[in-house]
Amino acid sequence: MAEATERVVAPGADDLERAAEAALRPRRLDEFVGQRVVRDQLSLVLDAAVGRGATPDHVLLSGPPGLGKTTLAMIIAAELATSLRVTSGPAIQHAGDLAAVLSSLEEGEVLFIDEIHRLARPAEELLYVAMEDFRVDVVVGKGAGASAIPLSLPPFTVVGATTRAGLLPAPLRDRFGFTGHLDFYSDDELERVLVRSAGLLGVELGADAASEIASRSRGTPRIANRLLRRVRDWAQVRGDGRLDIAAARAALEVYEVDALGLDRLDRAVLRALCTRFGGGPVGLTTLAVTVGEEPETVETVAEPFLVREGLMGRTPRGRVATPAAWAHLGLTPPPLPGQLDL
Ligand SMILES: Nc1ncnc2c1ncn2[C@@H]1O[C@H](COP(=O)(O)OP(=O)(O)OP(=O)(O)O)[C@@H](O)[C@H]1O
Repeated sequence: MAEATERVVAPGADDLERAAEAALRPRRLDEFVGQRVVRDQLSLVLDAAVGRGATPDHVLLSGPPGLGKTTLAMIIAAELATSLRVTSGPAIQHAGDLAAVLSSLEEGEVLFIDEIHRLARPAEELLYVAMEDFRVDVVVGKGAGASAIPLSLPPFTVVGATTRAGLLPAPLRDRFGFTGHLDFYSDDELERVLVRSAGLLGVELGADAASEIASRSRGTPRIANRLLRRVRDWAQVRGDGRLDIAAARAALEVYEVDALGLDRLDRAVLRALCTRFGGGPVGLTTLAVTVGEEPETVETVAEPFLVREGLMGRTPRGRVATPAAWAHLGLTPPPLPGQLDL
């Protein structure tokens, strides 16, 4: 994802970053911070399956990027003492690609399908049957002479991850015996993620620095870990090596991440909305042109967090700034019509 390399607060990650993340991933369920409800439910599903000596139900994990879906898939395989096979919706172009993956699975393995909502329809249909009946129909020949040879599969567990559970067709959703929804993390939980990561990186992180970084991490462990690495760089190059509150503030200033976790683009959008359009409503395209970005970038990169933070609203007539947006930018909103001093 290009966005990830450009923005220190992007929720997604590219391959290079995923490699840096690998060292910080919790390996077992009891190391996984937060998400108490999902963790608790999942531990019951897994312990029961292990106790019965059977493979657990298929698991669907949904939630925004960077909250730990891939990490949980790895943990599930580790807790079941089996291996994890990884693929994704976009990587499977044809049903045959999925049939090849499924027919190579060994008994009890976990198959992780990231972005499962992006599977093509024929692959989806093949997956229902495989999940329910542990069977794939291998098509031999073409046209009128084609025939399907059923191939039975050993029992296995699918872990599907999606940022858009609503896009999964009901028949596929129904094949998952357990669905866990991951929510944004509280600041306290992010502090615990940061303290754990600092320990693994071998750096000392002050309690107030952890709290400062957590509060700017947009509820997302991936962003927290990324900001921690930037603060570590700053401390090493410009500071005395200590990750204290001064280092945290100075590094986050360099990366233009403010107290709420907004970056330059987020603030540019809000500022344009307030100062150029009197707080709106204004159409997305006009707003995007004003900040020199594509409408899609504003809509997918800046807007979700601004709306979530209650800084921007979406109305049928366009985007509006909320009172919190004016306050955050240190600006005074125009008086409401009834308050005009005529
Ligand atoms: N609960 C957690 N405790 C500690 N670290 C976490 C937790 N959740 C996520 N992380 C860390 O955040 C990073 C991103 O997590 P992960 O790759 O699992 O997210 P994801 O939801 O799969 O994201 P994507 O949808 O982009 O693939 C990892 O380095 C992981 O170590």
